[in-house]
Amino acid sequence: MNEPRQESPKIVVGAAIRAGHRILAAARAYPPELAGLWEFPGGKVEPGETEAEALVRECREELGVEIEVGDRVGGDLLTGNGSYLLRVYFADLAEGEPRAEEHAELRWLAPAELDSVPWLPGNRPAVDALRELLC
Ligand SMILES: Nc1nc2c([nH]c(=O)n2[C@H]2C[C@H](O)[C@@H](COP(=O)(O)OP(=O)(O)OP(=O)(O)O)O2)c(=O)[nH]1
Repeated sequence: MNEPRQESPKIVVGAAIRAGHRILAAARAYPPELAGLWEFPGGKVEPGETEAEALVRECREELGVEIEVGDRVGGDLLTGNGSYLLRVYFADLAEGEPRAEEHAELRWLAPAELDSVPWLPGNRPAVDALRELLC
């Protein structure tokens, strides 16, 4: 009898883009069950791509900017019912001003404002780690 195959979680990377003390947060526009919840710009790492390359590609596609990827923020986070392993990295803008090409809204949040938006549930520990690092 065949055992059901246990898929390992896909790696999703998120960019905590900083400008001074503020961090860029983005409201999802889709899918409907995630729309209106806030996240770090980013997405799934494609085969053959490093995590930094995926972040650069996603920020180009989603925000129209070039970034430089920095240090990790917090640890690995299982999210999406165990389907994804979220890894968040600091990033700095290298070129361009972020535009919401795929998101419903973008907002620069000061450390004291990090709780002012409803984050995707799996992002909570990353947001807490971010607050510690920024304060
Ligand atoms: N980008 C991003 N995704 C996140 C975060 N937190 C979190 O749980 N996720 C989840 C939401 C999605 O179910 C999953 C994949 O993210 P995504 O939909 O942005 O990935 P993608 O751009 O590669 O996807 P696609 O629509 O092109 O297929 O990761 C986060 O901070 N940023």
